[in-house]
Amino acid sequence: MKISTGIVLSSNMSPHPPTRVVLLSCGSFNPITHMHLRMFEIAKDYLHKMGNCTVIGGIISPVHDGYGKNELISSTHRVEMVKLALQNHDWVKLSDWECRQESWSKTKQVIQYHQNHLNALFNQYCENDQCDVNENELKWIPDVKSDTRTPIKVKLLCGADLLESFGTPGLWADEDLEEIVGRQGLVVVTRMNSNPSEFVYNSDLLTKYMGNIAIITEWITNEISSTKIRRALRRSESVRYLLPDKVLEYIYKNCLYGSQRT
Ligand SMILES: Nc1ncnc2c1ncn2[C@@H]1O[C@H](COP(=O)(O)OP(=O)(O)OP(=O)(O)O)[C@@H](O)[C@H]1O
Ligand SMILES: NC(=O)c1ccc[n+]([C@@H]2O[C@H](COP(=O)(O)O)[C@@H](O)[C@H]2O)c1
Ligand SMILES: [Zn+2]
Repeated sequence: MKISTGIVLSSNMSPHPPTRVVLLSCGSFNPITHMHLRMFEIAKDYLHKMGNCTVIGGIISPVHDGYGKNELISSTHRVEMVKLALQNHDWVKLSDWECRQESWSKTKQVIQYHQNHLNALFNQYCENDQCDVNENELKWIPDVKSDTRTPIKVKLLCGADLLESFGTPGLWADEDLEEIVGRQGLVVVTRMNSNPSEFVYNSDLLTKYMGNIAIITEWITNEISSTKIRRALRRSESVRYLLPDKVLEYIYKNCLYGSQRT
């Protein structure tokens, strides 16, 4: 039996509105570099070209000091540097929520917090006829006024090395990965010496959810890394043009990473 729904779809129409996505980048940002900022641009372009979601904003969430990674400087400085880097950014904002917690939070919790928080803000915004003070909390989202009712999905934006850390024994719980990859979704940018497609192929769990993993080849390759920037600073070598000038100014002013003005 053929049931007619009465809905006529042309070849480029979808029955669902595009998913509204906020990209969340979690990491040390020790310090933030131009590549951290580039990742958002690369990911947004790619996802829009794929056509099934709209990236409405991005969030950078520096990790809590309790993460205890080697050479990790205080979150007070790391947060301040992200703030400076995003000063004039039109769609990505800093979240210091992670740093303000009592201890390190698992990434699953960080994603969940931001998704719940954003959806709650949008709900209030709709209920209050879109003119409430909450507008202030949402004003970093450029298109805040359009389509405020489709729920927001927070996807984890990362480099291929973070994806590959999923294979480090004991570092990520399978149930967390089920949640992060299976329910939320992952956006991975390629990085030198990594092969994210092969990594996904080798993992049963990731293969199960490969429809939720966007792997984006960055053709304009560069290997800026915070490690290399810290190393150069220690050696009094120039790191200009690898990170925002204001961030570099802050590093010199506070003599971070053993730096001396070059
Ligand atoms: N050059 C790059 N290409 C692709 N992804 C990157 C690049 N630099 C950083 N990332 C990604 O940005 C996120 C935050 O990274 P992180 O703060 O660890 O930067 P990093 O440069 O890798 O620093 P470190 O050298 O201290 O580990 C991670 O998902 C990481 O994979
Ligand atoms: N189980 C987990 O949720 C888990 C494990 C390891 C790292 N992480 C996160 O991944 C990011 C890794 O950052 P780095 O690449 O700077 O080490 C951090 O935000 C950290 O909190 C999460
Ligand atoms: Zn790293």
